[in-house]
Amino acid sequence: MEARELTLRYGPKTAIHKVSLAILDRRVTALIGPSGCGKSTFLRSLNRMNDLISGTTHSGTILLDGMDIHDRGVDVVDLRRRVGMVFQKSNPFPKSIFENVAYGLRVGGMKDKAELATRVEKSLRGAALWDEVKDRLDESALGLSGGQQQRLCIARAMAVEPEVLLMDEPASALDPIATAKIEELIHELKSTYTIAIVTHNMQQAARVSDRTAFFYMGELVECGPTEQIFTNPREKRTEDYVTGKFG
Ligand SMILES: Nc1ncnc2c1ncn2[C@@H]1O[C@H](COP(=O)(O)OP(=O)(O)OP(=O)(O)O)[C@@H](O)[C@H]1O
Repeated sequence: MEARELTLRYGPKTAIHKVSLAILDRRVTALIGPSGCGKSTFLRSLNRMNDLISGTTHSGTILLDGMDIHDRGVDVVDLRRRVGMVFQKSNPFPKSIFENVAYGLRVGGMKDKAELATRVEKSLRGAALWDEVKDRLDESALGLSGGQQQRLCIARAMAVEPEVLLMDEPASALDPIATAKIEELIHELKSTYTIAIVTHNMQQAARVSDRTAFFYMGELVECGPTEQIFTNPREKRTEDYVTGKFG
């Protein structure tokens, strides 16, 4: 995916300004920067979640496999299937574990029970949750721990086989053990998916990502290989941020 000169406004307020950033295929790109700098806005633009907020306008282009995602012919439901999202707070549906993962498949028209079961198992395995839930698939998802619920949401996002996964601070509400599991999972998922992750936690960005993009006051200051951004950034503002001089 690639954003070119993307500007997004909420009413009169510019949240991001002329951001050009490529989210490379089968890599993890971390979006970092102080609160309010536009990380989530940028992330949500990639599958047009900002369309749901009234008064939002944009200029610039976002390409997915060369297609402009704002083209008239683009079906937003299909776009969101191709570009899935996991939020900060896990948001399982008040349904069984199985039905949470099967949901998108059913909406997409899949009816065959065996096929559904296979895809649910594959997604739960992919999200490193299968062993913990395989004997309780019919129980409510709301009975899972916070970390399990977040992995369930990742399984639900994966079930429809997206190409890109957007994660908005997916571990910020979790304890260190559950966070480590999510980070391990991200590491495994990147062989199959293109991932963009917003995180406030710089150690986490350094651990999980291949590339890091530093945002500041709505602008992309710089983006590069994670190691370079953390050890040898080009811009003074990046250095000040990653060394903790401001937050
Ligand atoms: N729905 C909205 N309506 C109006 N302004 C908004 C809305 N969402 C975000 N903003 C504003 O846009 C700017 C960018 O916000 P955004 O949430 O993208 O930043 P962020 O870097 O993700 O922040 P945080 O790290 O605190 O989540 C901020 O000034 C914010 O107040």
